[in-house]
Amino acid sequence: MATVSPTPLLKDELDIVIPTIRNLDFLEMWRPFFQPYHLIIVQDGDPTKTIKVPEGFDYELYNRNDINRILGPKASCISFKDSACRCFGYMVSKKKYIYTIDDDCFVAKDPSGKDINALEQHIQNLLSPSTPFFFNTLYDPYRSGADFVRGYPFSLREGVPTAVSHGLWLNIPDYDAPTQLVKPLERNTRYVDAIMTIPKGTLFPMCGMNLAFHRELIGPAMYFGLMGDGQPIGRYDDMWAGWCTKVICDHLGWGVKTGLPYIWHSKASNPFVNLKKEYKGIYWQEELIPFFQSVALPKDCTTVQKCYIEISKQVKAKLGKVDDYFNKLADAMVTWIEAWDELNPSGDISAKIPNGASK
Ligand SMILES: O=c1ccn([C@@H]2O[C@H](COP(=O)(O)OP(=O)(O)O[C@H]3O[C@@H](CO)[C@H](O)[C@H]3O)[C@@H](O)[C@H]2O)c(=O)[nH]1
Ligand SMILES: [Mn+2]
Repeated sequence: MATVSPTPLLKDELDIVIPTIRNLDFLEMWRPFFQPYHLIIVQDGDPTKTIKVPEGFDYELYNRNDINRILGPKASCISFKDSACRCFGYMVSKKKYIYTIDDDCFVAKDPSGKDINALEQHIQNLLSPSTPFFFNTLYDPYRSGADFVRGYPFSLREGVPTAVSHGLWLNIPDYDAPTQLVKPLERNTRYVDAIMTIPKGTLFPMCGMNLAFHRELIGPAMYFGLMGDGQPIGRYDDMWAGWCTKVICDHLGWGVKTGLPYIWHSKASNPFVNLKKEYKGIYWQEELIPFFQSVALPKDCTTVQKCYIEISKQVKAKLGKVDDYFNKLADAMVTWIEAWDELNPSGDISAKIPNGASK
């Protein structure tokens, strides 16, 4: 009897978004895991350059000319010459879930030496509930071989919908430029076999290198900001999206998980170039974090779009005085939502999905 390989989980409900300025040979290593899925490739930089995609992958590719053609003047909210451009892929996707990965991230091995199917683990993370209201000390209670520990309230054991699955990296860790400069040889060799829900009320530094999310739930919040060409800051694209996303997930009662799966991050970007991109962010974030910690979303913000527009208003009111950049960013946040709604007229799905029971 021929064994039929099981249909890959969410095969027709998930897009893989890859921002790139390089060729995509890295896909060869991911072929066993990625081939059944549709890829959305966002080609950054020179649109006249041809990006080679290995044979056998089902993909759509967008360069800057395509972004300008599709969005018209609203293309101004999509960064150029920065990996932040990847959020255009989230917007044009029609799928329920997104996985985004950098083109210098490869398949890692677990301690037993087995190749890690990062996509499959992210899908499991997204399809199982989160526990943001009470911390389970044995980590993810929904994994086989684990459960809620004694003292965990039974009224909270149903958990809430998971909006984000944040994966980690072996080899080159996602350090900021100052840390990269003082520890150029540091490599992450520590495989921690854990998945945790980030507690409600706690922000975290979201890295876009190995990230999956429930697009129909939280997609409109995954705007990667104004970075790169013509902007005073870079490498805070995913951070901005993560802070907005976490505040909105906390408000709507959804969960954010971090931990497994690991990928193998192969290329350390230049710390001196990174320092030039990051330095304003390094001191601005000392004001940004208290801002996000203080964001209060009104009860009538019942959809992600409404939450996001409210945050953009507070960005303009409270961060505009930090630097005029935040006035522009606040406007770009509104443009992003307008563009999102234009390309996704089915309205805000999140309004139809029950919010988690926030205690
Ligand atoms: O101008 C650019 C530069 C790069 N890309 C593509 O984006 C990813 C990441 O590029 P790279 O691996 O060179 O940079 P990292 O420093 O490792 O990136 C991580 O740091 C953050 C940057 O904001 C982010 O969390 C990670 O991406 C690759 O796929 C490049 O091809 C680009 O599109 N445009
Ligand atoms: Mn990289």
